[in-house]
Amino acid sequence: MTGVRRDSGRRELDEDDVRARPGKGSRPRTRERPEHADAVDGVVVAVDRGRYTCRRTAADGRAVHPGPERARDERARAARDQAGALIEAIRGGAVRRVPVVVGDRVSLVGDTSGRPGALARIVRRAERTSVLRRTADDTDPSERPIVANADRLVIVAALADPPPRTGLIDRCLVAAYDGGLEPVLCLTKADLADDGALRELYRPLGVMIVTSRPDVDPAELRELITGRVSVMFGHSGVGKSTLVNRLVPDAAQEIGAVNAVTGRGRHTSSAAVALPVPGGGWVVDTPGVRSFGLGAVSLARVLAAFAELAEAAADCPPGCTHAEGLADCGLDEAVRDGRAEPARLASLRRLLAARGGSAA
Ligand SMILES: Nc1nc2c(ncn2[C@@H]2O[C@H](COP(=O)(O)OP(=O)(O)OP(=O)(O)O)[C@@H](O)[C@H]2O)c(=O)[nH]1
Ligand SMILES: [Zn+2]
Repeated sequence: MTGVRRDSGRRELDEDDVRARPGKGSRPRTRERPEHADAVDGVVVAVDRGRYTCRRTAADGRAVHPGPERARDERARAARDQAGALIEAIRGGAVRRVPVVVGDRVSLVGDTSGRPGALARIVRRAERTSVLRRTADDTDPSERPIVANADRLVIVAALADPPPRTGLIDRCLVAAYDGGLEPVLCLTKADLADDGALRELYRPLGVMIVTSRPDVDPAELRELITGRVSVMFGHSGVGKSTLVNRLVPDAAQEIGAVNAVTGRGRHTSSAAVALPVPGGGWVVDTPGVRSFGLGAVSLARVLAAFAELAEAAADCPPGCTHAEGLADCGLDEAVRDGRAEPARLASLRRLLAARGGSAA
């Protein structure tokens, strides 16, 4: 499944998670690990076969955008080497068995120069605020984390060519609600088809909806992702890469730089890559998918995204699945006496159905 697990206490992180000191700094306590006092902070921007490409971050953890001038200006390049340099690393020491994915904040030691051939070691992974996961399919027991520390899931769907698949959108929404990630629905190719029907379908959920088309600047989406960590997710061919290139004007160079570090050319199509957003934050481009495997998604967490219905569920008999046609489901009662909109209940039920069977 994909779930974004918030570190709010309402959901446990995977048991491998390092229990680290919370807070903005990601350096180990010098007292505990004096040998790593000189570690530098970074964010994992790409992962490939045990190699982690990290981008050095400023001391406060902020992404440092290298800027388009980096190749021309020696001073800018020097500044980038300080903060913003790409560092190739392997997991070492205490984190050898700790899962590390794109978006993880790490501490690096060893050769952190970022020079060609240099290899650093990750000695610490900061506590995660969220983990976006999915499985290959619904029966796949192994949840694969894809991105850590993201706060928005941008569900990219084309209005035409390929036609929108509401089943996939619904499943992405379930994953977002399940983990506490804020979903944004981005409808692309608005030059080809009208967005009215989809807006109507998703309006009851209160989800943020933006559209994009080639002749209009994606200003609204840019605003939504600036200063945050956003994951772009969608079916192949919906226009994700086109959108990323407009949001991160030097995305192609960035991906090229990442590939140059890893010495491989597969990142664009086969794995997630985190790109620094010019105005701050990160956007994680993910490969196009056909489906979205959901594992054990919690009914309660999806329900929690519908505040008034979650409240009404207090009147349900224990173990109620809230399915349509049950005699004593409190959600129907809430709609009957005007405490909830019928369209909201219908939307919730559609999502619960999209999520599959289990009532856990
Ligand atoms: N008409 C129209 N075409 C678009 C728009 N956005 C993207 N396209 C076209 O749609 C095709 C697919 O776009 P991509 O950006 O490669 O799609 P993607 O989602 O990144 O696809 P994957 O890399 O397979 O995941 C390209 O031919 C784009 O030129 C749009 O807003 N309108
Ligand atoms: Zn019920």
